[in-house]
Amino acid sequence: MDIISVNDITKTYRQYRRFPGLIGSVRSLFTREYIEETAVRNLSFSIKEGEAVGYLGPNGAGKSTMIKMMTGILVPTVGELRVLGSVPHQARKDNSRQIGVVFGQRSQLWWDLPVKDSFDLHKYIYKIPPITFEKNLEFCVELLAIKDFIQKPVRQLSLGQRMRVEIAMALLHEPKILFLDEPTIGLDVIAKDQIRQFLRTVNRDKRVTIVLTTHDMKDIEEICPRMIVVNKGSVVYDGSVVELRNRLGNERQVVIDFREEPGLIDMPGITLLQEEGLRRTYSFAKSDASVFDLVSRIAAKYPVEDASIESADIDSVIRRLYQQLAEADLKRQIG
Ligand SMILES: Nc1ncnc2c1ncn2[C@@H]1O[C@H](COP(=O)(O)OP(=O)(O)OP(=O)(O)O)[C@@H](O)[C@H]1O
Repeated sequence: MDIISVNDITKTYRQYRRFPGLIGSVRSLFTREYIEETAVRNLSFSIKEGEAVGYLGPNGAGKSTMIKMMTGILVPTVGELRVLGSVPHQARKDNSRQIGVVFGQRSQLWWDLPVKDSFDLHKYIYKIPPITFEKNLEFCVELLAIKDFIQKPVRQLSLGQRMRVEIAMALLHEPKILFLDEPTIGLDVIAKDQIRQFLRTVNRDKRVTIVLTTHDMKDIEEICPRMIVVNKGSVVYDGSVVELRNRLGNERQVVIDFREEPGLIDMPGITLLQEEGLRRTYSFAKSDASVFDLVSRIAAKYPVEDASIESADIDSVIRRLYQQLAEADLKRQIG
């Protein structure tokens, strides 16, 4: 069953045009000119109950705008959007009981209150039955290791601790869908891991549908079997990380340790990525040359000590996708 269905949605922001300078400010008051910006353009996709979907795209691609529409904060300009069978902005109150929202850059907690008081207020506002509340609280406190700071005021928490609390709070009322906008932004590796593991458990064991935006491909690899990539408000990829890697990841990296300084290596089809002492990392397209052929050609001409071959990591796959999109844009503008 589709729990979210987005059908040809467009969102245009309309702003007053501001003229520069002091005279411009006065002019802005009397001349009401609008500038329109389309953040989401004819977008369609659907998400089934129990899925975990990563929603990504370059800066300004319209991700936050889409999350805000799905959570009922913003109203689409055109198109049909349904979340749990209702139109989100019309059923905001009912929907809010069935969805959980975490914005990495904005807190939903009571800054001066101890964490536990924020949880209790949430219980009161959402009218969570005591047994449900206690059960969910125990689950989150245990798996997110919140116990040590549950009596501390929120403002004293580290970013990693605060994010764990934000996620716990978003789940206390047992939502069917959890929306997360950049949940791991600014966190260290351990905190990121903890959150990723927890979200995987919540999705797998509690069957909570997850939609998350991120710039960190590891989040996608570890939490979301499916990813939707948007660019300039439109879907440019919808599928699995594995499929995308197969589509774009025909690039390999070869790391070569030289016995002595090799100088400039002139070999068609390879690109120098990194230089670190006597170690060089090159990329090459798998289709252009066989790995062994390439390494043996280099070893025949240069003093090679050791060599290893790696698949392109998912970050470089995404970088290539974004590069292709930027190049296609440029061509469109020129043509
Ligand atoms: N309230 C607003 N008023 C006017 N324009 C806006 C508003 N919010 C967003 N935009 C514009 O809409 C476009 C999409 O913004 P949005 O924040 O949805 O992108 P994003 O994909 O979440 O970006 P990022 O990865 O940088 O967070 C941007 O060009 C942005 O400037």
